[in-house]
Amino acid sequence: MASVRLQGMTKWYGDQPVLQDIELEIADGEFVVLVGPSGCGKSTLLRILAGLEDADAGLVEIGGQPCNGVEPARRGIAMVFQNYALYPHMTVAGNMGFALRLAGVPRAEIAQRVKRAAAALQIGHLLARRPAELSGGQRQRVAIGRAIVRQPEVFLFDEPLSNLDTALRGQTRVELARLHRELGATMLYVTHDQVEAMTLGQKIVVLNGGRVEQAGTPLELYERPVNRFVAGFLGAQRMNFLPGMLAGEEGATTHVRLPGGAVVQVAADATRAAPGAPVSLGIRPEHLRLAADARTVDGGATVAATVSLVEYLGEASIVHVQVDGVPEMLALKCRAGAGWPEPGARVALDFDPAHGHLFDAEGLALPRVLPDGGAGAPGVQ
Ligand SMILES: Nc1ncnc2c1ncn2[C@@H]1O[C@H](COP(=O)(O)OP(=O)(O)OP(=O)(O)O)[C@@H](O)[C@H]1O
Repeated sequence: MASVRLQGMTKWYGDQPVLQDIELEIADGEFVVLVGPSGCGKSTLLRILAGLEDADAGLVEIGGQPCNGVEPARRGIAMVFQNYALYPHMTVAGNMGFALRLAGVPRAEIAQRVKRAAAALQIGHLLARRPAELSGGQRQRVAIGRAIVRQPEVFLFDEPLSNLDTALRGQTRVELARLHRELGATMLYVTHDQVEAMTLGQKIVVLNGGRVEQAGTPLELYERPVNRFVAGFLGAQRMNFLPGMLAGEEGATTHVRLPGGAVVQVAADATRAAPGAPVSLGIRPEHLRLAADARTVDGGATVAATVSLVEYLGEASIVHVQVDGVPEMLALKCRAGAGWPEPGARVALDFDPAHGHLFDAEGLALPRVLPDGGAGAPGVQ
């Protein structure tokens, strides 16, 4: 297996910059997930690594060797796409071994490699079938098997599970994680699925407009997003943002005045911002609570809101509320059994100061002050 390094990688389509000065290091055997909004350049990055496109500037290294200009077949890379085109007239074994046959690998070795990959993917009993006789999930595993038998240095996955239904997706995701452990392979994986990103990635890279916004472990990105974009992008439910104004400090706690006049406390270090400066307060739906004492709603120091909509999800409900003086709706997640209010009800909102995120007017995060250092780092961010 091999490490991957991109240095200053830049790509233009006509006069449109698609990737700008990308710096990325993937360690040997690491599983890196690439996320970002549609059109931010994820597939282009994979295609450049695979040698299907050329970068306009920058260095691409695989296994410590520069590979700009090296043809795709000589890069030791296998790519698995969302639309896995299997040859319909060939069996599963034929499909999996096809590239090896073309490369002149002896028959006995092909059979052995196909058998081993099929066992790892639990499709050993399907080797004699044709693609039309397989389910979508099985076909996708054949496509992954076709990549495995080539024994690549690096696997590139471009939304490989997005055509599968939820159950199959979950199952195949678990299999991919297991496969990664077994093969110890270097993997770069593009997805739009938050659960895949958080569970598969040892490192997540967030791309936006062709630039890397942040790269780090799932926990680092969740606990310490460097800016509003990353904070709002990652997480099963989008982070809520409330406009506010810095209203003083007390030790490691910053006071923020919200529209409607309520002052809330956030465990953040706002020393680099001036008092009175505009900020946005970010709170994830899973950290926003209905205050226990709803009697203080009007006239109290709590954040008053009106319930607009309740979405029942089974194990929890998402309650959408409108905070007085804030046009955007906020979402909060209520566990089943906790009880949730009806649309139209007046409620008070509450959150633990340690779960608040503050962003300055430019959208940059103010350092969080977490008692245990959060994300494994001591003290302030
Ligand atoms: N061959 C091409 N010629 C011109 N522009 C292109 C070409 N391929 C991609 N683009 C543009 O480059 C940008 C990045 O595309 P890319 O496919 O890498 O995005 P992506 O992040 O993978 O998007 P998605 O999540 O929708 O798959 C887009 O604006 C796209 O329109």
